[in-house]
Amino acid sequence: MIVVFGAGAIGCFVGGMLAASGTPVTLIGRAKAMAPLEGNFTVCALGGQPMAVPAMHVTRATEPGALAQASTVLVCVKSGDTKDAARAITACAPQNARVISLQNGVTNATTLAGALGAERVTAGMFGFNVIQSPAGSFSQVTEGEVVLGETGADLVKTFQPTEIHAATNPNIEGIQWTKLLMNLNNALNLLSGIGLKTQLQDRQWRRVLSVAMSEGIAVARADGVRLERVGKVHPKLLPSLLRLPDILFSRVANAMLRIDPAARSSMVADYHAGRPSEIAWLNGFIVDRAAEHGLHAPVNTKICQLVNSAFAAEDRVDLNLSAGQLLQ
Ligand SMILES: NC(=O)C1=CN([C@@H]2O[C@H](COP(=O)(O)OP(=O)(O)OC[C@H]3O[C@@H](n4cnc5c(N)ncnc54)[C@H](OP(=O)(O)O)[C@@H]3O)[C@@H](O)[C@H]2O)C=CC1
Ligand SMILES: CC(C)(CO)C(=O)C(=O)O
Repeated sequence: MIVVFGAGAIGCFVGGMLAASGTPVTLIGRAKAMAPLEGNFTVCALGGQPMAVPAMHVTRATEPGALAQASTVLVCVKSGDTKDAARAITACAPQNARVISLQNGVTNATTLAGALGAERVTAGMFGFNVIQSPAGSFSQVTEGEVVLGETGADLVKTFQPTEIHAATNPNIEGIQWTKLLMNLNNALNLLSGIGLKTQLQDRQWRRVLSVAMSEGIAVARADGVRLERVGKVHPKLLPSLLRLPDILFSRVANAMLRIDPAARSSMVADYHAGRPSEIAWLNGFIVDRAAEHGLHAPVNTKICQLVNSAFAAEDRVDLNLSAGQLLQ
């Protein structure tokens, strides 16, 4: 049995896609997350039609005890909840259950491995944005695939009948770091207050992202990470690509701009749902690693300050910063 730990945007999309293709899944989540899943919830691939998820293939649970039936656990909680997930898996899952992290950031699989044993844990990269409607529909709104470390080959096979394109890569560390570079934009998307597509079409916002990514690439180099391509462009070329004038960018990067206008980063969803942010695992991670290497990461530092004060404010009102404020 595949058990999804964390029935949120990613967990329900992945679990729903598997169930829609006939693979039974258990979704473990908070009681409030279960209500929209009570009837037939739907999943929808990019540009596709919504598919109803057959109730007979989905077991819903709010207690970690449901991990007892797991042969594979897909960890789909935010980074701040990874240690709790590891404790629940240790307490409730069979010792031979395999554990796959589909989370952003580059440290979650290591945290899980520290608690559960490296041989049980596979690192993964979930490459596209999913938005969740209050009524229980989970839609893919950007392009991308799922990439797993080599020990995830069985799960790749399980994904084959679904609309999720999945593959393994021996350099999963390099893949996760490249995704981390892309996720430096999660905060910028929140600060801009605009959609991901509009933001990527704006050269000023791309300039900020370009600088944030260059700081991240310097850290990756200092950490000895071999960055791996995710999508069409090698990560080392991304900062220059992002700085291109709008017309050139829209021609060269048209695949990157295949984005539903509704797409917003997961940090935007966290902000509006009153959840904590993952900033410490994204831009904050780059700032910390840069300091350890004696490097500077001023743009990521500023992004962290702005995001932390936004999340600390009593009212989570729409933010509407200009890109210029970030580059001052
Ligand atoms: N959303 C997206 O488009 C993408 C997200 N990602 C990454 O995937 C990961 C998951 O993101 P996402 O799906 O957006 O997150 P969500 O916040 O939508 O879902 C996580 C769910 O897990 C629940 N949860 C946390 N701890 C427990 C627990 N101990 N028991 C039961 N339920 C628990 C949370 O509840 P509560 O909030 O109440 O704690 C929440 O409902 C993150 O690392 C994210 O960065 C990667 C690519 C795209
Ligand atoms: C938007 C996307 C797919 C890439 O930055 C993402 O990972 C997120 O929303 O967390």
